Amino acid sequence: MTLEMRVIQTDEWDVWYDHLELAFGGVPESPAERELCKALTDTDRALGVWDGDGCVGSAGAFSFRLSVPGGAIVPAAGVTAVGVSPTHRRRGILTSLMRRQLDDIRAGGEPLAVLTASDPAIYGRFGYGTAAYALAVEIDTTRVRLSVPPGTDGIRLRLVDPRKALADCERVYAALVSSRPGMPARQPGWEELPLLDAPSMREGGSPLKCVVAEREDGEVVGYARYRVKADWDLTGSEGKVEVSDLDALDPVASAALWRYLFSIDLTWTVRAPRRPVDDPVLHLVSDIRRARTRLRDSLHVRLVDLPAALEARAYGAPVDVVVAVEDAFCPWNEGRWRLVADAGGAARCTRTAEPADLELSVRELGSAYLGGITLTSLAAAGLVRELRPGALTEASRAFAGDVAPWLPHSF
Ligand SMILES: CC(=O)SCCNC(=O)CCNC(=O)[C@H](O)C(C)(C)COP(=O)(O)OP(=O)(O)OC[C@H]1O[C@@H](n2cnc3c(N)ncnc32)[C@H](O)[C@@H]1OP(=O)(O)O
Repeated sequence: MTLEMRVIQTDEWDVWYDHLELAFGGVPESPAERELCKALTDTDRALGVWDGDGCVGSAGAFSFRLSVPGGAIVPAAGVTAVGVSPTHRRRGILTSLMRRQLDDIRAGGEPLAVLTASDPAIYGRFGYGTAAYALAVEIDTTRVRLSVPPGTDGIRLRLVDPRKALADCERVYAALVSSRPGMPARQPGWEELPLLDAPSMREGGSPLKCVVAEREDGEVVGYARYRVKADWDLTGSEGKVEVSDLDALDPVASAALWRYLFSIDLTWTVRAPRRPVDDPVLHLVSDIRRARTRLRDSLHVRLVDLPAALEARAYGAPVDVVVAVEDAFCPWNEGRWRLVADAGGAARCTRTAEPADLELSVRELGSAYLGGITLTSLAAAGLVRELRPGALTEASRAFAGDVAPWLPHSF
């Protein structure tokens, strides 16, 4: 078997994408989803593995710009479209794709690679660590009451066509990006993603709806996109509200939007599958037990250029530590690095021969990078070793952030 790996030609996209769909089980996407994927694919970064004229392996990357702690927006390869044909699995094709891709990302100068995993067990071996979780909440709105902060009544809500409201919603999104690590700044074309509304995506729900929250002067300060699923039985309606997006610039807009979603007639449940783990709604509900929550991994981060990545973010407390890093897959990151930073100030990360204060793998640095997973908790799991007393607390406080990292959409 002779396999060839190369960047695809533009006219090979359909064959490449057909292969990817097959690797995911062969259920075709809606024409609208496929068209958007095609428009967003950067073919210069789309790798295909060919067996004769058949595509048997794929991996791609989006050129993201991602927010990191401190508010900087950092270039990051958004790894996507990874698939190996069922006929060619477990022969090292994924490994060779990851090898080529990380070498390309390094050569292109992006300090980070990020992804969402179909299966969280796949990417740790390539140096990715889970850096952000998503919270799925399902709230019984017949039993749970929402207490809202003063001023919520001053917010006006308007139901608008999602496309017509797009420019206002995008302004809100853009204003939030640097305040929450893990959010990709919107790249051209990506604003279409949250508007996708193929009937196959509705699962029996209504077309996508959009409600915007306005201040008295008419400025849009928040929005929610959602579907209503009617569900009638002998007792009446047990409808559900499925929230796909909710973004707000202040507490009253956020509360007003949640209150609206809680009170839609003929619905009993609000479900939001992808919320930040520190979503304010968790503090507003009267009964957290009936706001059932489930945590899942969301954004996985890989430091490709370790010193550039560590210098790109800010730190919440002063730090001066030497970390001994293990990185078998990207050996240019291996070794001892000294990280020095003041709280909120510029950081310096340089190679050093000084003795190490902490020992960890690049995966754990990826996990801690966005500030949501502490080095202390990783050490408690035996994944970070403290070699100088006090170094763990010092580094953990510096890496930790006030705002939970969050990826608002899949890719
Ligand atoms: C960012 C994204 O796009 S996520 C989407 C990933 N794609 C999918 O899930 C689609 C369905 N699955 C597939 O296409 C393939 O099975 C892949 C891509 C997950 C793996 O491809 P393969 O070519 O079989 O992987 P490869 O042979 O290089 O295996 C590398 C290692 O990963 C392990 N591995 C592969 N798949 C998995 C998995 N799903 N879970 C855990 N370990 C895995 C292998 O056992 C192997 O381990 P080893 O080095 O200790 O022997």
